Amino acid sequence: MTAPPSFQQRFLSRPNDLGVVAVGFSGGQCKQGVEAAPMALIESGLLDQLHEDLGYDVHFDNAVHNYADIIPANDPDHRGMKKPRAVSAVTEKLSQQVYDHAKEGKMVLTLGGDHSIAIGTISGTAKAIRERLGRELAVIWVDAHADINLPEDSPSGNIHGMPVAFLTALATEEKKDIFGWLSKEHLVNVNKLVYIGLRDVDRGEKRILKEHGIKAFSMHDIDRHGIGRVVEMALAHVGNDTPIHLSFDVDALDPQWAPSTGTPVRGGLTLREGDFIAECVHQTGNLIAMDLVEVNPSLEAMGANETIRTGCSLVRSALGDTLL
Ligand SMILES: NC(=[NH2+])NCCC[C@H](N)C(=O)O
Ligand SMILES: [Mn+2]
Ligand SMILES: [Mn+2]
Repeated sequence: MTAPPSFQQRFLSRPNDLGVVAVGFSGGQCKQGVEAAPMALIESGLLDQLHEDLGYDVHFDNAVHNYADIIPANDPDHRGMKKPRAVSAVTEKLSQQVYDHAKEGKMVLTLGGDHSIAIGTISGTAKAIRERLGRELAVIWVDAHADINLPEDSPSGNIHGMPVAFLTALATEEKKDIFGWLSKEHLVNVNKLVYIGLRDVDRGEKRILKEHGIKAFSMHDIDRHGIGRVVEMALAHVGNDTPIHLSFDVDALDPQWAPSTGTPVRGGLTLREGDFIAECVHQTGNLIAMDLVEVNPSLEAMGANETIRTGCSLVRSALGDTLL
């Protein structure tokens, strides 16, 4: 009997090489502080642990990017979106950075930043995977929120509530400097998207999820079936032979475990449930990229260390750490 194809043989030519991009960007929402997360995570030892405990060769440019040089001074609202040109410019640049790592067959870890940056990360991996393997990317989006608002339906105008809409082309925009740079190779199929942890979904988002039959597991589903069964169903939806981008919003966890985040929602995942999701995604052998976003150390200062620890734990779990 032949062994199943390894991780390596499947999607990554350099599975031990980890490209890390640190994105100090907060323009997808209105609260300062989320730009400090990458440094806080790194200072707490995350990259050393990935190297020393998990054996990755970490490729990091030793910079937290703030993209100050490409953020336009004049950036009026457009279709209700706040700071559209800033988010567009940053994510366009980030898309290229992530693509550059992924096209070489490395795993990519992006430390945010707010969740708008997923427009950059996911478009970058989607493009690299299409070019290298001729395949579609699957996205597992772990979050209290669906982040799939159309600009016109958004209650806040904050683009961190819209990234999935742009990545699936449910929202489109002609203007090159407002996400018009997104092209076909950057996009994700709604059938290859699955949510876990939802509990604060806007009215327009509920309509979109229903209309497009998007697979979503809410906290209700987790209460009903347990996290084990939910992850099993989520992975079954994605399929066993598809590269996975895991986009993890720390607010998926209950504020008890991750209080320092911009839009906390009670009734969330426990730390173990969050780690369990990440561990199971790792075990598929199909993970090719992960985002960790929305850690904001300046909010709930008392809980900042706890939130950073939680973030580190989620990343380690997704990258192969085990309890035994
Ligand atoms: N990535 C996040 N934390 N998103 C929160 C989004 C909240 C709300 N649905 C909005 O669109 O404004
Ligand atoms: Mn969220
Ligand atoms: Mn989010």
